[in-house]
Amino acid sequence: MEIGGEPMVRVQGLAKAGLSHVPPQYIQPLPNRPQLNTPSSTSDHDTVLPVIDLSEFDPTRRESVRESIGRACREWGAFHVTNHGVPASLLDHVKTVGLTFFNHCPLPDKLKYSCDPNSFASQGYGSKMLLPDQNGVVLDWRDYFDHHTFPLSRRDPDRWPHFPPDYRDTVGSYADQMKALAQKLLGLISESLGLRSPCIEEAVGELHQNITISYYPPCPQPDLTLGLQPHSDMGVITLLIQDHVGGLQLLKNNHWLTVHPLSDAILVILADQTEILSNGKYKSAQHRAITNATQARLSVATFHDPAKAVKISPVSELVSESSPQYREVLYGDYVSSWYTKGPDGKGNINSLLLN
Ligand SMILES: O=C(O)CCC(=O)C(=O)O
Ligand SMILES: [Fe+2]
Repeated sequence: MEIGGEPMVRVQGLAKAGLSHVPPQYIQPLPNRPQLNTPSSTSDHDTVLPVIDLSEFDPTRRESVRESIGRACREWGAFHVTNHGVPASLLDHVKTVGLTFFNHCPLPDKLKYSCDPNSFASQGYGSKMLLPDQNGVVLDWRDYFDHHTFPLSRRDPDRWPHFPPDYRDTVGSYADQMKALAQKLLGLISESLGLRSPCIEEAVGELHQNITISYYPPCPQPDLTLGLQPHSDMGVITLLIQDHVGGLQLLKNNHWLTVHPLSDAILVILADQTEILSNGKYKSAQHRAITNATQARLSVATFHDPAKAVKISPVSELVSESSPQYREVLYGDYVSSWYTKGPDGKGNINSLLLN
């Protein structure tokens, strides 16, 4: 099948074909290849990603939670949260419906939901993040389904999988819960910067939420490939859950550390617009996904972004302490530029630095 002159390739199909070598477009240049057999430094005490117990936002604990969040944001740009108030059964359920779709929906049915390969960040089933005319980019060993979920005017569950039958309701409920959690976290993150609780959300305006379910099939040459290349997320805040397989890595002090799945926890990842708003006090976390030879892996990333027409610049209270470190950017321009250049580590956000 072809769309826009491009053969429709899904990585799951390549994996099922039982190749012993990955096609050349999936081979990373040497410096980007994961070093899979070096000992992980996660046993080192200083390098364990913080886990913050939100205890359903008990008001008597707010100050200590705020301090822990501030430290995690300064040192990592990412942290796990537990007791976040989202039922564990819903976290399990969204992973189950995602996995059922990828594993059991026949390919021709899946392809009916294909995202438009000629526009970026379009909703639906896809594999290639960048546009077809961007030749020479190395491809990710990943398939995904992207859902537009907020504002509600963007939500059209008819365009989401009809199989399994509870897919659409589950993703809808999950979207609602993730938005509420993101808003609470943005309040705490604002406070941790010494700002009023609504400050970041006021600067961002109405949250635009997208949910990407990523499916990484087993890969015959995991040492040569990446499931997802190094990047920081372009929006404000990402909430991520993953299954038990593992493969997400975070760059910390120039080392890639595996973020081991933590049952029932949600991973919070600061994204680029939060770095700008905080005037660089907090940095967006650079991350990537590696693959493995034996097991498929699933993750669910919920992105919260500004509208395309919103201008983002460091919040004024933080600029009075130190001069602005980033130039103002129209979020829509940031997104187009990101998709033109591709996931370039922290290159996209660093290009806005003033000094
Ligand atoms: O699969 C993962 O764990 C990472 C997904 C991710 O970083 C993304 O979709 O932006
Ligand atoms: Fe990401």
